[in-house]
Amino acid sequence: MEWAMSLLVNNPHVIKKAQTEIDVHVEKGKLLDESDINKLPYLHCIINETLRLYPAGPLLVTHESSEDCVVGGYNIPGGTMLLVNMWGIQNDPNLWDEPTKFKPERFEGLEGARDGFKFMPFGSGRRGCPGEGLAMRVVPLALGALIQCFDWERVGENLVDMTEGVGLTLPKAQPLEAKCRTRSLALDIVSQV
Ligand code: HEM
Repeated sequence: MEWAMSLLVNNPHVIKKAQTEIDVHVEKGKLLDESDINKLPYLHCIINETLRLYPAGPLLVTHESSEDCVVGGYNIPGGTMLLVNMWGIQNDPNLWDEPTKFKPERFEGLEGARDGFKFMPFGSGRRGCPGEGLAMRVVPLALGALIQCFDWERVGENLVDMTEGVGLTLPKAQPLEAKCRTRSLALDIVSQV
């Protein structure tokens, strides 16, 4: 959520596009709810693009090969501890056009949650994240509500600092600070919460 909001505050045109999508598809005067999520593909693009650039598990979790295998031409003995550099794959210039750019549109038209094995923010297979379904319901609701109800701006002239901190779950080095103002369209919604 913090990475997504930071990217949005640095890219006001993306917030505007997401607000328009919400205003068109969610009943006027109603806070978006679970029944609206499937009508908001651009919101999903924003979440996917955030998880591509800043995966919460950049190395997934450690895995162990259950038997001898060959990966990319390398012989891996059974019982080897394996780390998948998901951050590296999701930011690889051989796989992604302008990988360092925040372009939610790159996910437009993606059916389902994955794009082969080049986008796996929740890992994959039997040890993939069991919370994926929950996360992909809760995050659109929370992020969507922040976009629907408020206009967001940077605190000063500088862009939000996107430096990555140290840690297994890719924290931000500097916490996000931003200004928000209730949108006139959402005054009723916010006053009822
Ligand atoms: C945006 C939110 C989340 C992201 C990006 C995320 C990402 C991940 C990733 C990358 C893994 C490692 C998968 C692998 O190595 O293949 C993982 C594992 C796991 N996640 Fe999540 N997760 C999220 C939310 C959640 C939630 C909401 C829950 C629980 C309610 C959860 C529970 C777990 C558990 C228990 C594992 C370990 C699974 C295992 O080792 O078998 N996660 N998650």
